[in-house]
Amino acid sequence: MGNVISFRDLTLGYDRHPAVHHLDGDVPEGALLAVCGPNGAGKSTLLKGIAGVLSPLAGHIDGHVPAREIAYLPQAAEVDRSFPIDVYDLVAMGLWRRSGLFGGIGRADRDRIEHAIAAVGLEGFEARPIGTLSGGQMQRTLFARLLLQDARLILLDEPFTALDAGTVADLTALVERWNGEGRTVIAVLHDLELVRVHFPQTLLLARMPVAWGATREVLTSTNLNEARRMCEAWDDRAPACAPGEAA
Ligand SMILES: Nc1ncnc2c1ncn2[C@@H]1O[C@H](COP(=O)(O)OP(=O)(O)OP(=O)(O)O)[C@@H](O)[C@H]1O
Repeated sequence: MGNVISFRDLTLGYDRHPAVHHLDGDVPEGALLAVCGPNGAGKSTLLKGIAGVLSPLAGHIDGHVPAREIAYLPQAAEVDRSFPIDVYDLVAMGLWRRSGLFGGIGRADRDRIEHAIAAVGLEGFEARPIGTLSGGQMQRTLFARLLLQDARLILLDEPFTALDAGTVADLTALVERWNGEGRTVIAVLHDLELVRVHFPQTLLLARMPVAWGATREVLTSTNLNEARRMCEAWDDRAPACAPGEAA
């Protein structure tokens, strides 16, 4: 199996100021990769770069899967809950790539939607406006939509933050199911115990990569202290350096 995504001396940032710097590496197809690091380490920025929401300031990201095969779940705070849509229709949006915006939804699609809603334990919530859902119910709804997207590469930004243990267990099981189906999952996570149990590979980021490899070798106290130190020492106003130049 090949790589789904490759980073080549990648710099991502905002207004010419780097937020992720000098990242090199490959994510093999079928990986279950956690991205960890302190607040402000550049984790969300990296996911945005992979999702194509943010263009590199320098270096590049070589994507080996078409954009329509990538599913991206942003942080809960970035999801607009005031949008007037109910659970059923939000989940059904997962089929858009297949059925098209104005394509009809047939019996088979309705079965898929109902199945996805049941798989996340939300039967009976179909007609609920998303603005009335609890945080955990909203996250289950978004996971049901991901189920229908049928993507090869799934990007999750802090998918389990502020969820109770039962919801985390249910959604983690879905992540493992996706991975078992051969899909690649990259998730930004703060719960290092959860990472140690469920994610075989970890990228530890502190604007620059601190370590990337087997989780047990990456999440050591030495590396975690180094990540904290690097983030604290980072100058947010520093400009992007020229390609190949070490900052
Ligand atoms: N839209 C933006 N405009 C300007 N700067 C931004 C923007 N988004 C993020 N940043 C900055 O980029 C840096 C990295 O932020 P990012 O959100 O990627 O970190 P993170 O590792 O995901 O943090 P956290 O764990 O707190 O969510 C931070 O200094 C942040 O202030």
